[in-house]
Amino acid sequence: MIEFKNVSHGPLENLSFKIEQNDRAILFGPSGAGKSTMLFLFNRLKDPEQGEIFYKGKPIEEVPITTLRQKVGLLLQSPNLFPGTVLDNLKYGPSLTNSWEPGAEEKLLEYVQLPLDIKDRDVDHLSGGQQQRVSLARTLANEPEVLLLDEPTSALDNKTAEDIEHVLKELIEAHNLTMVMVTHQMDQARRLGTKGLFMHEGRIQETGELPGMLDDPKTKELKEYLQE
Ligand SMILES: Nc1ncnc2c1ncn2[C@@H]1O[C@H](COP(=O)(O)OP(=O)(O)OP(=O)(O)O)[C@@H](O)[C@H]1O
Repeated sequence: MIEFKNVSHGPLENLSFKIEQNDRAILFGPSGAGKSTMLFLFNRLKDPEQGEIFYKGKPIEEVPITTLRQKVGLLLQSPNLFPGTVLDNLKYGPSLTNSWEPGAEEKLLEYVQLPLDIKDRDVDHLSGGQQQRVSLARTLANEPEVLLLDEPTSALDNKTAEDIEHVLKELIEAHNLTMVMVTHQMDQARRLGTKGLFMHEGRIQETGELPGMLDDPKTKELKEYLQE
């Protein structure tokens, strides 16, 4: 589905790997390893300095950027909503391609387990957990094929993080989404991931199935990381 061929950018050195359809890939590794940089290459928030990225077999830069950002949705650590109501935020992406269907908010809010009457509330007046759910619903409004998640629960308290993780898991399973998630929490990686990419100093040091690779690490670097 997405292929990196000899990609370098900033801290990343010569990365080559594939994310297949329905993979639930977890990018993990020490701080500064290049995980966020790598995630941002998937939807062209960054472009390779060297090498090539393919989306469904096509050079990624040939996919119109609006289409790419709809099909490859991104959810960040902290909600980044626009000023306005929940509904304004949900409509934003689809409106760019005239694909918003009136009433679509009902399903979207249901997906993220928020009550429908929240749609007219100002997003500034919502709790952090509610805002993160709205951010997720806004990403889903674009009907993404791939979901990029950059530590989506790390800014939330334990209970809220657990709820959002549960919502994510259900959505990914129900919609057969392909997922690429950065997380520092190995228990979360075990619960959500099927494939692990362990990053170390800008390289993919080790890959494998999850949770297996966490129980049987091969490289010294991964062993050390898991002991920290
Ligand atoms: N284009 C660039 N050129 C040089 N350095 C860069 C470039 N882009 C990012 N970096 C640096 O590379 C390092 C890794 O960044 P990145 O945020 O991708 O790591 P990370 O693994 O996500 O870390 P964390 O877990 O702390 O979020 C950072 O120190 C960043 O400043």
